[in-house]
Amino acid sequence: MSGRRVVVFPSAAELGPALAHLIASRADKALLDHGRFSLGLSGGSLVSMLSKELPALPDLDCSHWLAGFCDERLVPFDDGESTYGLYKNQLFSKINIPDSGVLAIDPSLSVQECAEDYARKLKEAFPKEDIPVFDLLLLGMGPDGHTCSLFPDHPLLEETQKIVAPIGDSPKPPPQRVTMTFPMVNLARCVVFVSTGGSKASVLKQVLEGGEGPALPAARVVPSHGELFWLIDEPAAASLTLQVERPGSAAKL
Ligand SMILES: O=C1O[C@H](COP(=O)(O)O)[C@@H](O)[C@H](O)[C@H]1O
Repeated sequence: MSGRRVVVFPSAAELGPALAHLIASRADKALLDHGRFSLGLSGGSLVSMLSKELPALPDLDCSHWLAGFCDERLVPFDDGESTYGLYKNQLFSKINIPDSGVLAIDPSLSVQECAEDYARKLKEAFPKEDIPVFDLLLLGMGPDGHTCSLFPDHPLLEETQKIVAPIGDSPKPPPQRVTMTFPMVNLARCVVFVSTGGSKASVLKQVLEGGEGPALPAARVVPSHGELFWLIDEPAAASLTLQVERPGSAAKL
């Protein structure tokens, strides 16, 4: 790992543009290095932030982007819980990413088949790698410390073989989901957590500064060779005592 950076912004309004610039800079680098930028998206609060900030970037060219999903809920695309459905309506419709550049699940399958099918699509999209190495994964964290659909104390935390796993008993609805596993997440070239709001303050302290008991899922994201960023706002950072960066709104990360 190249070192974790915890970067605190006054509010989500200042964090959003810095996140968009970080994505654009990693995209430029990936396009120069290997002609494609692979981006893993998460759901929840990230959807509206990205849908506002990415289309606002001047000259954003997504024609060579590949977007996948760090996790997805097994519901039809027109269900309000579908992460793909939300991004399709709010983001993909505003940027020039080709349809072939979006790797979505097949929600008509059983959860087991859906995970296998999505893993196959990912492997086909990364034919040179045993385990797909994404240029950038964007992750959120729930108030229980979950990330992707990897929940505290769940057996999936110990998965070592599958790159994508089904989950049929998600404690957060909807219960059926598919999720990237740690072996794949921790191979990414860059992982960025985005966490905002006072409701995340106490779990953020536990994840970033440690606590009693087993490490929470978000704390187990430790890229083996890649960068790790935590982009948070002041309310989420309220309980932290560790050293953080406070770069201001024009930050380039
Ligand atoms: O259920 C989910 O929750 C997490 C966290 O969402 P947030 O709204 O608290 O940011 C999200 O990262 C994940 O993709 C989603 O399925």
